Amino acid sequence: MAVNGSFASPLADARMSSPKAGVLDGLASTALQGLNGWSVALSLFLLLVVYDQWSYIRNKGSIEGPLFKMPFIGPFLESVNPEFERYYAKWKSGPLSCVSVFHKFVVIASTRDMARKVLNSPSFVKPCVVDVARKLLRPRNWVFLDGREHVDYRKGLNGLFTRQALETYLPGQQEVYDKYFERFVQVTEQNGGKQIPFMTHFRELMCAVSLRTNVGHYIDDDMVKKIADDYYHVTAALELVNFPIIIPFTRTWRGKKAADMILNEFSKCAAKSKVRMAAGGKVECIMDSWVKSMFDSEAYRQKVARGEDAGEKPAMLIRMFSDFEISMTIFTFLFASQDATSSACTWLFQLMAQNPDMLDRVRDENLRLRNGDRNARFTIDMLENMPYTRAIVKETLRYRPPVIMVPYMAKRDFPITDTYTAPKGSMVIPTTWLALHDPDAYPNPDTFDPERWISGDAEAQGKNWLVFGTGPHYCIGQTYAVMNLMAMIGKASLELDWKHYPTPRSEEIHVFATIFPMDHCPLTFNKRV
Ligand code: HEM
Repeated sequence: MAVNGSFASPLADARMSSPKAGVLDGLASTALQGLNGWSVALSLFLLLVVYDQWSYIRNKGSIEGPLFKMPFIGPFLESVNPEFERYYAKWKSGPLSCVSVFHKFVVIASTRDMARKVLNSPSFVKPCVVDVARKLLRPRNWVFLDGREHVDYRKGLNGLFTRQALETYLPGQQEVYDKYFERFVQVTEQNGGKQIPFMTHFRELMCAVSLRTNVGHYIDDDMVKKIADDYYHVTAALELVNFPIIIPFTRTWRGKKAADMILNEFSKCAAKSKVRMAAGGKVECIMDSWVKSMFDSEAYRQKVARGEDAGEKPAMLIRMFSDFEISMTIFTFLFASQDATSSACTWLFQLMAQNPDMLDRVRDENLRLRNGDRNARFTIDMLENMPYTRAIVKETLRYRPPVIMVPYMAKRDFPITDTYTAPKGSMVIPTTWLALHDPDAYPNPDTFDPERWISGDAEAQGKNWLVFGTGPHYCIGQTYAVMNLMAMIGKASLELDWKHYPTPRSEEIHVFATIFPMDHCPLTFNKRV
């Protein structure tokens, strides 16, 4: 046997070598004897667990939430595969409730009034999207600006969503719908006339429409397809709570790679748009519209500087932005719209297939506005005069709101109620579902009833209409989003027949950044004759 074959510590050896040691010495050495590396680590760990629980309970205060949290990670594993029912149970548990995941304390504001309070308190909170979004969109992106800076930047973008601007984007959108509607029919044919889940096809369609609207023809169809495919990784990276660092080959890593690729492409588009707009080209997309107003502003400024008659002052004087700045901002439009519009599009097709009488009314309205010519192109006038199609879109957005949570961050201690203050640094998440399913505002809220927007008083329930948020960060693309969905479903009603194949999971909700039918919407499409 080896001489030093025991695990006795040097301290133990010391005690044995000192038989005359006193009682105190004995006690001290017994205590010290336990102080090997493992026990120090264990004690530290226990201290941290206690601290973690203590700080959770202190932050939780009087609001709803589990009494104890799973040490450190909290319900992280649940948030990897979020279930709608769990979220719903949380919202129903109280107007304010909480969880703590890793280092993040999260306050959930569920009711209409709590959600509105958060969204309308810019001096206490700012949007934080989700943690990883900052890495994907880049920390210097305008959506992370706060206060005056945010207001000023946003003013410069408002011109991109006026009636006049939206009109210039319509031809590009028609072109995309023409192509994809044909493709939907082909997909069904290639599948032997059998149904397949269409959610991913709708996501691609919405991405293609977004890209055409945002960057026109500066990217070709192959790149549209590549971005639509890769964008999936961006969405997948957007879980509510992520691991704090980006680890290679994880979802967040793939999302970041996809985001970098898209930002790079959009920078190239910005350079092309500058060349085309400088040469007096026609505005065809959001990027052109913005670049043109940069040039108009610059021309005005130079004339004023030279003392010349500068003519009419542009509605908004903006500075020149670099290609990458333009790219970052355009990426926010794609980012903000892609998941939300894909969700709305999927539910819209499903709901219309389930309600053929409603679809007939959409078709009649659209045909009438086209004077009976179903191939007539949609125009802005038409889209402004479709009360029934509008009601269908608004009811879809109410019944299945794409954005169910809007994460904000407390910039300082935020007294949400008289009895509860969300601590500085916590995530504060207003939710939209309960406001949009409030039976006082929308009787029989779980029934899809577009009529409430025509003969009912749904339109008067502005306080509950949180589909696009409220306050200084309300959705800048909301008019465009509603109009685009109306244009899509109106055109589809005239050119396509589609059938839904319900499954037991068709009405269940799959949370994937936004919400989708759990079975991803099995459909077949045929050309309408
Ligand atoms: C059905 C489709 C859409 C839904 C449901 C939706 C919903 C929302 C919501 C809930 C917010 C947060 C508002 C808040 O914090 O109060 C938001 C913000 C935003 N949305 Fe949308 N959105 C949609 C489509 C779009 C589209 C098509 C665009 C772009 C063209 C867009 C651009 C934005 C931007 C840039 C913001 C951030 C605004 C800011 O921070 O000032 N959204 N949207």
